[in-house]
Amino acid sequence: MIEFRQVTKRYDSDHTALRQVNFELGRGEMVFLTGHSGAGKSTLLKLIMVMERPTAGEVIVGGQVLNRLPRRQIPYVRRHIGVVFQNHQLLFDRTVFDNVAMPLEVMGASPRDTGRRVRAALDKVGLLSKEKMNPMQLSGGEQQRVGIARAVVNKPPVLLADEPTGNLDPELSADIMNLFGQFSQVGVTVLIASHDIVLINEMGRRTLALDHGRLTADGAPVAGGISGH
Ligand SMILES: Nc1ncnc2c1ncn2[C@@H]1O[C@H](COP(=O)(O)OP(=O)(O)OP(=O)(O)O)[C@@H](O)[C@H]1O
Repeated sequence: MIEFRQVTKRYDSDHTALRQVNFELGRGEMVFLTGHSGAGKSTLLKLIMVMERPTAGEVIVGGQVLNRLPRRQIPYVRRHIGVVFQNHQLLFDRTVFDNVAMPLEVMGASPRDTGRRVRAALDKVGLLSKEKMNPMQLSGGEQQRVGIARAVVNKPPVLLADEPTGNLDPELSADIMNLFGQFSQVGVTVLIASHDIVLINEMGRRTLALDHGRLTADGAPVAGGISGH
């Protein structure tokens, strides 16, 4: 579903964010992406979202080589990618329902379709009873779940998350991870960038580790590091 072939991203002569990165993620896989601050995690996610283009190599999502994608087609690719951020970027002047409906609004979905899909997404994250509330009235963990409902409302085959549990305590973080696990079980490819080594070890999933832009490990976490294939 996602493939990087010898991908290098250089912002300028002093900043090479990724160096010859290779990996492939299958349909329904849930994978972590880890590494020190500045290792290149956000850059890797931005290449998948076509917010940045590689300097060399190929980024392939859903069989499509993104390097050659004309600019006008970028919105269509983005519709297939749900994104969850640490600070969830909710609008506090809209209800929970309206926040989750935003991607559908952009796509021009009918009100009936929107209602059905927003409620299905809120149901999945356990917030159906709070659709009329303002996100400000919700806890941090609930706000993050609204962000996840918004990311999955149009059923994207790929879900990306950048430090999705950065502000949450361990218990809530585990809840959010279990939610991601449920999406992967129904075929969504989930890639989660995180610093949280304790949580990553607990999950025991495949983990890609970046170090100064190089992919230094790819495998399940083991004591003291991440194993190879
Ligand atoms: N727009 C940009 N212009 C120039 N350099 C950049 C740009 N964005 C990122 N970089 C550089 O690329 C490298 C990787 O940054 P990136 O944000 O991908 O790392 P990260 O692993 O996500 O870090 P963090 O965990 O702190 O968010 C860093 O050296 C950073 O300074």
